[in-house]
Amino acid sequence: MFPDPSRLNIKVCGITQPEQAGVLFALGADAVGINLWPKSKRHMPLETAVKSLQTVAAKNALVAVLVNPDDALLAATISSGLFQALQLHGDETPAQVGALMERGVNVIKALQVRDAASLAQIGDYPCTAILLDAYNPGTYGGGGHAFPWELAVRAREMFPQKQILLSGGLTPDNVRQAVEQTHPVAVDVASGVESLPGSKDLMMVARFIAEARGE
Ligand SMILES: O=C(O)c1ccccc1N[C@@H]1O[C@H](COP(=O)(O)O)[C@@H](O)[C@H]1O
Repeated sequence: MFPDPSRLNIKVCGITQPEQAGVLFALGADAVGINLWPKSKRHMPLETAVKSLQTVAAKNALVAVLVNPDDALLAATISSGLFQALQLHGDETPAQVGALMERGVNVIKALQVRDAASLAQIGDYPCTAILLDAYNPGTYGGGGHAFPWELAVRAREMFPQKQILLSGGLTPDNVRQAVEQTHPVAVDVASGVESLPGSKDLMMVARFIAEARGE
């Protein structure tokens, strides 16, 4: 998914205005997430993405964010050819993820981290990468909550061969500390760089990227 895992990659997630995608890449994002889950405040219908993001997708990495997608949405998302990976935030099983991987689909499996015991499930998923998010019962993501980052450090120690993305409550103010402490392959941010849900504040995005990279 990330061609150079030795460098910090930055994913900005959940735009509702398609024209922001190109701007985010110009600002230095490595991937942009398109939230296809209809109940998200950051939902962009697949049809909109297909109509408006072909040119951007030809040169940049778009990631489809999904929560327990039904077969029709999953098939349409994959066959759109727009996305380099699916980021799954629901109750998808290791077997479902494995079946997608066998078809050559890159999967970033999101897991909510409640405590050290939550980390064991990382080993169950045959996926391209694991995204660690905060535990927030009854929600699937995008809540702006951080989890104790020492658990992300522990996850890397337990699964050194896994690509681990850090997310959950990251902002321009805390991302440097998060990167220095956890050394993830990538950081992912949704609410921490927004003026309104789905509308990225480009000044905040620029600052987030500079802070994340220590510039
Ligand atoms: O952003 C959403 O609305 C969302 C909904 C359902 C699943 C995932 C979602 N976003 C992802 O959640 C994490 C954390 O977001 P935040 O930075 O704490 O706001 C991130 O990976 C988003 O991609």
